[in-house]
Amino acid sequence: MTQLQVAIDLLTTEDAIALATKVAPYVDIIELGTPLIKSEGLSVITAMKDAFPDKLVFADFKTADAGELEADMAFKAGADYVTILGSTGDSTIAGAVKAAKAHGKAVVVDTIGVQDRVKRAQEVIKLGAAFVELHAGLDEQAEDGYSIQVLIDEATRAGVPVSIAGGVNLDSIQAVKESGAVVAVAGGAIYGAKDPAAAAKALKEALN
Ligand SMILES: O=C([C@H](O)CO)[C@H](O)[C@H](O)COP(=O)(O)O
Repeated sequence: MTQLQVAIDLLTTEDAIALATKVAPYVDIIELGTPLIKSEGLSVITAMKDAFPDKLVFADFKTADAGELEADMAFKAGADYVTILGSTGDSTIAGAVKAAKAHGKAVVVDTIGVQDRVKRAQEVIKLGAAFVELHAGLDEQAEDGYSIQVLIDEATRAGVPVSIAGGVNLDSIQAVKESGAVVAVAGGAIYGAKDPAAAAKALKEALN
């Protein structure tokens, strides 16, 4: 079954915990977005894991260097997953995987900015990534002509475990599920909704 990941791109620990409190019953993975971690530091990871010990906490570091060191920092703070950029060298990903194995946790490779996402996904799974995020970031989504369909098509032919992130919402969730993605990531569709709990519930129900 496709898991639901809420991406929290808010800027304070207080707001992030308040949102997570509303949506936790409907999500499998709680992602602390890169801007949130940059704003609040590692303490937001610890606070979220302490508040939701039964949820998988995803630290969206988007690490580009010092893979082992940065992944170790995330896991020590309480993360279950950390992201490493797919555009970086194999040694950075391998280093993060080494840290993940030491902690019994996992690395997710984020393909933001990668030209051939499917090829890179297949390569980094061999390095030990748990799954690969086929990702169009917030800036790419704002570009003219962006469609999540490109990520959905890539997921169907990836042949390795992938998540999809890039404007997942109620209109696209069924296609995301049918693509075989192991995780659907929804940020704005949940934290930007009038009723985030209802939005998360509807997305979760579509995945069941
Ligand atoms: O990872 C993300 C982005 O780079 C900012 O941190 C988003 O959390 C991810 O794109 C999912 O959010 P939505 O696109 O708003 O669903």
